[in-house]
Amino acid sequence: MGGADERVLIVVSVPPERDAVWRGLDGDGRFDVLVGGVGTAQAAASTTSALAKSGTAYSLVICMGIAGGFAGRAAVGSLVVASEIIAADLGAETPDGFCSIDELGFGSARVEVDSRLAAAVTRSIGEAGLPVCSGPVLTVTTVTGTAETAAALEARVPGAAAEAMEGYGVAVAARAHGVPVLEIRAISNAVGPRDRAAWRIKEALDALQAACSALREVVR
Ligand SMILES: O=C(O)c1cccc(C(=O)CC[C@H]2O[C@@H](n3cnc4c(=O)[nH]cnc43)[C@H](O)[C@@H]2O)c1
Repeated sequence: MGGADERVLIVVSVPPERDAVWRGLDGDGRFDVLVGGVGTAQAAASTTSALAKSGTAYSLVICMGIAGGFAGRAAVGSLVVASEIIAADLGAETPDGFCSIDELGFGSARVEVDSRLAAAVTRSIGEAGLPVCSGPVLTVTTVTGTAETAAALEARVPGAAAEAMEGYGVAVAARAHGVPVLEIRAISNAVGPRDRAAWRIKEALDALQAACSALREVVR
């Protein structure tokens, strides 16, 4: 990141995420924070419309929010910086298993992140003393609710660190505008059997806030 008039667009899903991000940014005027809605379609439409607004030149788009963490990869309260953003259920079910849109020949379910910036953000979050890892972040249409689905997703995307519902939409919109993208997630729950009472949303929002302070050190 460089020039003085460059701006960063952060897209979250819901107002509590926006509030946590704002607290972490501490009034830093280089960032705009957009509540883009839940799910890929809402997120893509909101991001596209923000990027298309004349007069705002964004040099980076970041999808942020809470997420589910895969066991052994990302614990509740920790942070994940996406190494890749993958629409994990975008494809076809066949008698031989899941077939991605890549295999079907309809484009790609994967969007690359700005890997240099992702590494710098991961380092900065780690240096701030926060638990963080880097790995593929899956975008799903349905929150995983069984151990079987969690295992299927891990088999489909080895090393998957987290799942959420917006990253791919935000990333496709950013790519269409030629703007680099990152996804940063704070883990509120484990991916697996549904137990909404076990979601640690406050802990995740606190982690999200802390990650934003670290982010300010990188985006200069
Ligand atoms: O109830 C609240 O206070 C509250 C505060 C902040 C966020 C929420 C949400 O429910 C946001 C929905 C959002 O969460 C992501 N998410 C979180 N865990 C998972 C998961 O295991 N699988 C998929 N998505 C997950 C997702 O991106 C949704 O947009 C509530």
